[in-house]
Amino acid sequence: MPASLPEARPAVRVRGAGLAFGTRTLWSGLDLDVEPGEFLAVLGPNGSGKSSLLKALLGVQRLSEGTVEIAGGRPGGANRAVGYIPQQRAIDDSLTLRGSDLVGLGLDGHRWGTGFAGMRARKRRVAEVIEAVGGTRYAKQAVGRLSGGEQQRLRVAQALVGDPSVLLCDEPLLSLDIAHQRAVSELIDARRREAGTGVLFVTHEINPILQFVDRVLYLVNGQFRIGKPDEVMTSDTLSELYGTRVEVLRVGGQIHIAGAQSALCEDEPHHHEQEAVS
Ligand SMILES: Nc1ncnc2c1ncn2[C@@H]1O[C@H](COP(=O)(O)OP(=O)(O)OP(=O)(O)O)[C@@H](O)[C@H]1O
Repeated sequence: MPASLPEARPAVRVRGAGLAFGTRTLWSGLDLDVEPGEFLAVLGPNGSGKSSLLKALLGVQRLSEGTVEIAGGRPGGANRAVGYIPQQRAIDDSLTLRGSDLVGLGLDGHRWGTGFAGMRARKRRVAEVIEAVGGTRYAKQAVGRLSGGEQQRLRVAQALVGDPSVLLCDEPLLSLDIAHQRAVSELIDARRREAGTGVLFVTHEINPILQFVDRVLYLVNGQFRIGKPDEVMTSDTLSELYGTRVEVLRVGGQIHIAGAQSALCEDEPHHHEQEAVS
């Protein structure tokens, strides 16, 4: 974490939070502070409620119990202090929107003012952040024609352009090759180091970001553990969470988990027919 933090308030504060759909509880009793500049990995099997946690922080998913605070306020609304990288969906290749326009969509209109000066300032900011993600070469091209990795860099730029104090990332490395995985995670790491942005990073795979992670929130079957990777990613802790013997192996600086998949009846389909109860 950076030595001098821009503010003392946590980037994210979660108190007694729970989320249930019908009789199924995804998680409950969740207390969590993410500090400015902290990098928190949110891990867990399919359907454990990782994306739903981000949605609760965005204010698009109502909690069943408890409260969340993000960037010093309530979630939702036009809170531009929050950057969001949604789960990657392929952009239709007929989309003719230019990369720079996609990034510009992340800007808060009134903060930059109207008129020519405002427009110039917006353009400068967009160009600056595109440069920071290494996207200048293709920013004028139609987004639909860009590669998955190029599109993902622009999505990161879109999330950063509003200068967020919290960054919510939902599987941002999905379907990227190793070089792009590294590039995108380094961009996110640089942001939190340079600007003190708190990062919540949902992922299935900790290894590509292991070197950046301060703490882990691991969700399984309504249970969770929070702690440093060395505390949470152990055979004993994960066996307890999964309710069966799971072996965590450390090989060449990477973490491999054996047995976790077979411990879960993961053939259940994901249902969306019920709304949150509150
Ligand atoms: N609005 C809703 N109504 C009912 N069930 C829902 C709703 N939203 C999510 N769910 C269910 O809650 C569970 C958790 O979903 P969520 O997307 O948060 O999981 P996840 O951990 O991000 O999973 P994955 O790793 O597969 O992306 C899933 O079983 C999903 O079907």
